[in-house]
Amino acid sequence: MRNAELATRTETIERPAGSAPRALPPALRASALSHRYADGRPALEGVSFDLEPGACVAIVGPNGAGKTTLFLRLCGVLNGKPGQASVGGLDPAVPEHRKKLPEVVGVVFQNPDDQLFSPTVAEDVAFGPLNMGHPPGEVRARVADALGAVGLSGAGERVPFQLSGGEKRRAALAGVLAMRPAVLLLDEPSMFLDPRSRRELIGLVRDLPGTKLIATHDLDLVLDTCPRVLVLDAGRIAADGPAEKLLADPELMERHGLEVPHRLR
Ligand SMILES: Nc1ncnc2c1ncn2[C@@H]1O[C@H](COP(=O)(O)OP(=O)(O)OP(=O)(O)O)[C@@H](O)[C@H]1O
Repeated sequence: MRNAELATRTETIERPAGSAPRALPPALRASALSHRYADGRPALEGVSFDLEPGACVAIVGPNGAGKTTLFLRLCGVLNGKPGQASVGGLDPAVPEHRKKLPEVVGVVFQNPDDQLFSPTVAEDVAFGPLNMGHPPGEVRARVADALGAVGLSGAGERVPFQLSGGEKRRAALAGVLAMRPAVLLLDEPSMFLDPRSRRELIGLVRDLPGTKLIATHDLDLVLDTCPRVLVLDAGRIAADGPAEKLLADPELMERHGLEVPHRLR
């Protein structure tokens, strides 16, 4: 990864000498986001939170809490009202903004089969940067960087659907990293990973610049990567605070179908 380039996307606002520091605008804002599916089922109910530029925040909760729905709203796949979102200064509900969103927000969904569709891994990873209009040399550099970052340097010529579950997840992540988005949304990034790959993922997430929102049931991953955690249950934010504090609260965990991780017991 070219960290310096990514970092510039979230850099601080320049201010005139002598003026007071200005608060940075959030990299991501959800304001009273609600969502109902066509069958009337409420999946999000008034979800509001801000992520500061560079923050790494986890979103945890039981199955069906609304984590994936939230991601789909934030990246503009699901449209609708009420509520508003802003990601890297773009509103996913506005068609012109939605077109630019893939350059700003990278989403790695739970199922990598939803994201891998090219004949080879390298072509798949190249798809985003090519679509962004980068010249071939830049695309090749980005593909090599992204495959290296996820530990798949030698797999560029492999056929994506022949990869193992864990390799597919890493290939899908590489495709997103190659676009060097300022905001990353990772849905269950450690699912299917063996212990070594999981440790490598933790290192990668820690090293990645930009703003990260990670939906996961892996509370140890949260402790290793995210200082702040949002607890989502039945489409509502039930708690928002320091991971070490919230995940150590047995009543809170029990109430939302979670368990205090062993290392906090
Ligand atoms: N396409 C859909 N149509 C109708 N209801 C849906 C649809 N997708 C999700 N839901 C419902 O919306 C609610 C939130 O689902 P969502 O997938 O966002 O939860 P989640 O927190 O990601 O769950 P998990 O941890 O199991 O992946 C659930 O009740 C789910 O059944």
